[in-house]
Amino acid sequence: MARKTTFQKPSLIINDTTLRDGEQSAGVAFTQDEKIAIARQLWEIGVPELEVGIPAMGLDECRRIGALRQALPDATLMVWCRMHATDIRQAAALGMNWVDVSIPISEQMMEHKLARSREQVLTELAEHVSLAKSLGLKVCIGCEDASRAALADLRVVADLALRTGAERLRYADTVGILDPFTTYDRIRALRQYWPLQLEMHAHDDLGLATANTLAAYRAGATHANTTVIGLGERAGNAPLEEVVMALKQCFATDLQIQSHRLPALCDFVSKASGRRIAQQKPLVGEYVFTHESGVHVDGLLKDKNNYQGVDPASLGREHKLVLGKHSGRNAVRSVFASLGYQLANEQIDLVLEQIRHFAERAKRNPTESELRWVYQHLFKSPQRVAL
Ligand SMILES: CC(=O)SCCNC(=O)CCNC(=O)[C@H](O)C(C)(C)COP(=O)(O)OP(=O)(O)OC[C@H]1O[C@@H](n2cnc3c(N)ncnc32)[C@H](O)[C@@H]1OP(=O)(O)O
Ligand SMILES: O=C(O)CCC(=O)C(=O)O
Repeated sequence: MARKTTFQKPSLIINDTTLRDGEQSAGVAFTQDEKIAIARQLWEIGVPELEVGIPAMGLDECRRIGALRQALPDATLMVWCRMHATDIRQAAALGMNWVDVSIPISEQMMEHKLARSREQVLTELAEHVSLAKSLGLKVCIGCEDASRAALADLRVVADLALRTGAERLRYADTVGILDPFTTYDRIRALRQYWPLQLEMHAHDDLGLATANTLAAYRAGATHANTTVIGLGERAGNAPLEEVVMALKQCFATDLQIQSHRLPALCDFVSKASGRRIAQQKPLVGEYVFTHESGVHVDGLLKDKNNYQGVDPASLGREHKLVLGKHSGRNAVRSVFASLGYQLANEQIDLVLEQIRHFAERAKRNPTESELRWVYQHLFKSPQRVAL
């Protein structure tokens, strides 16, 4: 059952960056076909914007981005660019709708990465935004390392953005240090002097990327970056599937994304990236709708709302009830009944004992055929054999 708050706000627009920041995960490299297939699925399930790559990576990557553009002529596509004229011209030549012109904005990165004065860098930024505008591109200024930057410095960039015609600011928690409370305060503060589109780019180093994305939305962000299964630099970005489902569940904000298709998309991206989905990964992990504990299974059997927060059906999934060390009698009765065996109470106790021993030894739940075997050997065989 969705827990609705009184919070009312226009919907958030997802800019999914699986094909840019997601692919920056160490060792991940999508082929052209994979890039197109991922983009197509994202587009088809209703993700409105995609950040699809980095033209500066060279001719091969530009060809992939160009092919993607041709495959999805109506999709809203963005690429990431440095403050380099060649990158921006390339973005326009590739038919992109948006360009993210990135400026490392913290003192740390100005001094120790770009090694140029702030004045110099801001002049360059203004030139490159103007260039992008003259080429017909929409511009998002990517404020890299915004979470370690002074608010006053972000304000200067916001003023520059208004002067030069940039439509959006991206607030990047590049090193993943924010918590939801600070995120809320920072985005709210930025909102006081930036009236246009504001995009949150969260990293998951502390496991807070989804929470920070929600906090940013609540504080006034209009856009958010996500990646499928949370791919991205280091611990990755805010997972698309989590942001979509959490917005629905926590704020009753429906992004009109076909959530029942998310598990298949996650599976596809997992295979293409070579990154396995953890069994307990929220929403798409193999075991997140599987129940073993007696009290929980009993509750679910009586009414699934007893133990259902997220409805698995919204993801095209269903609850699975299994038997194991923590099972109770009602679970044993029900699971065996579903196999066609009606057990008496004393039989249930015998079965439970066997299952507990099995789980301890095997470190897993018994399969259906193993349960049938238990039944046969406990109640149909002349000699009892332990599972
Ligand atoms: C936070 C982020 O995720 S930003 C996106 C980062 N993504 C990637 O790095 C993946 C793809 N990267 C690449 O293929 C390459 O790094 C390229 C093509 C971008 C650049 O390659 P190279 O020219 O060989 O430079 P290299 O990667 O060694 O160093 C980065 C250079 O870009 C500069 N740079 C970094 N950010 C910016 C920026 N926003 N605008 C302009 N220059 C920048 C650095 O200062 C450094 O310049 P320097 O060589 O004068 O010191
Ligand atoms: O420059 C930007 O757009 C932000 C880039 C990014 O991926 C980050 O800072 O984590």
